[in-house]
Amino acid sequence: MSIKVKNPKDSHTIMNELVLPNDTNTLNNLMGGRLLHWMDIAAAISAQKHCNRIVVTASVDNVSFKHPIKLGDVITIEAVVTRAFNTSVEVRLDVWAENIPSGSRAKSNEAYYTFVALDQDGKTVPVPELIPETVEEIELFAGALRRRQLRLILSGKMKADDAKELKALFFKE
Ligand SMILES: CCCCCCCCCCCCCCCC(=O)SCCNC(=O)CCNC(=O)[C@H](O)C(C)(C)COP(=O)(O)OP(=O)(O)OC[C@H]1O[C@@H](n2cnc3c(N)ncnc32)[C@H](O)[C@@H]1OP(=O)(O)O
Repeated sequence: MSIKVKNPKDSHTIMNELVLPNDTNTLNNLMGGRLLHWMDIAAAISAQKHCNRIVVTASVDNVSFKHPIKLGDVITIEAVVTRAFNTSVEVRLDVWAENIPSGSRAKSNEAYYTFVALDQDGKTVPVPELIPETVEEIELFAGALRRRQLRLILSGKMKADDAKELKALFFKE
């Protein structure tokens, strides 16, 4: 079966959530774990749109919480596949928190998740190629290779010596 080539817009996903009392801590702030869960779902939807397969989360890169998100805020999570490798894809997530009554809206998080496509037997399967189109998509595509090398080194799946593009950032020949 031939694998269709896809563009980032094919995986673009927007998910909204309303922060309810059960999502918050005693300071009425959204709990980090709840946000990570919502981000995982949005990223998985995006990865599935690219792969048209069952996908599993292989890794989550550094996620920092810039400021608290409050009870009653509306969360918008935007997800898009930045690069496809062999059986895995990198998904970028941008998160905004909006207080509708006051009209304030602020970016709260950015993150990269990696998903691996599996068949019905749980075996890894190749994913469609991704061709970036816009300047921003091309930049994210280029950076994805270095981010992949870093996360594979950190997870013990790649030797630092093999991370040519990542090393080039630090050592000029
Ligand atoms: C019955 C059906 C029901 C359907 C229902 C439908 C509903 C569907 C909705 C789903 C919506 C919710 C979706 C939530 C998604 C989860 O939360 S899934 C649950 C949490 N995740 C897991 O359980 C995954 C557990 N881990 C694994 O299964 C295996 O480690 C993996 C990820 C498949 C990788 O297996 P492996 O043997 O290490 O495979 P390996 O051949 O070495 O590597 C395969 C690829 O993984 C990459 N990889 C491996 N480790 C890493 C790492 N640490 N970092 C980055 N990449 C890595 C490799 O680089 C490689 O990529 P490519 O070079 O091929 O592109």
